[in-house]
Amino acid sequence: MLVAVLPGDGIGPEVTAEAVRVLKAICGDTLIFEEAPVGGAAYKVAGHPLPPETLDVAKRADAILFGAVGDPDCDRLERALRPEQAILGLRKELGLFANLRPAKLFPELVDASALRPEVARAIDLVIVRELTGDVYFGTPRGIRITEAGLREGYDTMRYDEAEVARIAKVGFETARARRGKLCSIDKANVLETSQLWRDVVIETAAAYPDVELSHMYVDNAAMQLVRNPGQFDVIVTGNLFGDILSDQASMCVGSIGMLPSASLDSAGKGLYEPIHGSAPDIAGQGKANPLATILSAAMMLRYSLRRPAEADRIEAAVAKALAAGARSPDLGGAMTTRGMGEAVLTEL
Ligand SMILES: NC(=O)C1=CN([C@@H]2O[C@H](COP(=O)(O)OP(=O)(O)OC[C@H]3O[C@@H](n4cnc5c(N)ncnc54)[C@H](O)[C@@H]3O)[C@@H](O)[C@H]2O)C=CC1
Ligand SMILES: CC(C)CC(=O)C(=O)O
Ligand SMILES: [Mg+2]
Repeated sequence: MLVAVLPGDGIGPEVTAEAVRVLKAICGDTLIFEEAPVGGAAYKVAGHPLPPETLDVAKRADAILFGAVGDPDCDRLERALRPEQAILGLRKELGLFANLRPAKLFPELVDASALRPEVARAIDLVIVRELTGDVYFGTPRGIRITEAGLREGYDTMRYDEAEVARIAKVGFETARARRGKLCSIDKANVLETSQLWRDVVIETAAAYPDVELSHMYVDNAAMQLVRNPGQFDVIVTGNLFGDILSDQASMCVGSIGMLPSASLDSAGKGLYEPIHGSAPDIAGQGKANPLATILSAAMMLRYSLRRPAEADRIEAAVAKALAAGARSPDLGGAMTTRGMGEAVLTEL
């Protein structure tokens, strides 16, 4: 099977290198890897953050391992050429509308969590984030001059009912396979998109009488994630709210360097990436925690490559490495990115 490896910018290449080592160790010659530039790295060699050759590899592959994009050198480029457009473009082009972001505390990391131990220990949730709609993709958008001569920035938040229904189904199915609780997060007290979102989620619930559905406004949800995250089983939410809440959830389980993700289309093809970005502040220093990317590789084995036993083995090896004391700086230790990868390989 073919795995496209798109390392990207900043710490992306450092963390994907460790995940590829783990995949090679566990799958041997059964996986073929094809690497391609993306983001600022692609802009610098090909003049575009998502060159046609890179998109082609991604389309041909059975699964995609993605690092991160974002390069301060490219910050002043026009929007279409910015590195971040590459990941948005991949998600849209490949129809990767369902983003699963599991947050579960490894018991060994209870001290790294931003929460009190008894609160942190209860965390075992999945955020199901819609990934190809909302204000990240809505048009019109831009910066224009108003009649008063002022610059005005504007974006469009929009969802149609089909987009909401298909992600709601993923939320219900995910909840059904877990503890049977789904919390839909919106801002229906203010936003029309959220009012439609809530209506469609309620309509979708009719097919899932076994799932307990609740609704929460996003501001309250941000607070509840810190106060009592153990109340959540599965969260379903839009693109913007899911982006923000998942970074928050990561600190509840110890670090942004711990949260993996799967971005899936309707047929099970997926792109797998840590939830973090390119972290320019630590890039090139061997300080990045690769576990989120290694755990994303495990999700790839589970969801796209249909090798759940190997996925379990990687997750068990991560737990054992943490139990043996592997800690990168974000987890309060001094181990390098390579050292963390080695620690997982040792346990494998
Ligand atoms: N999917 C993607 O490719 C994403 C790209 N970005 C881009 O990344 C760039 C940097 O964005 P930021 O807002 O700084 O977010 P970020 O997630 O890159 O970094 C936020 C903070 O977390 C730390 N951090 C992130 N990953 C870490 C890891 N694996 N180990 C240890 N520490 C880690 C960083 O050092 C930084 O202090 C921007 O250009 C942004 O647009 C941001 C999020 C996702
Ligand atoms: C470039 C961003 C839209 C990506 C991001 O922050 C995310 O998907 O978590
Ligand atoms: Mg994000």
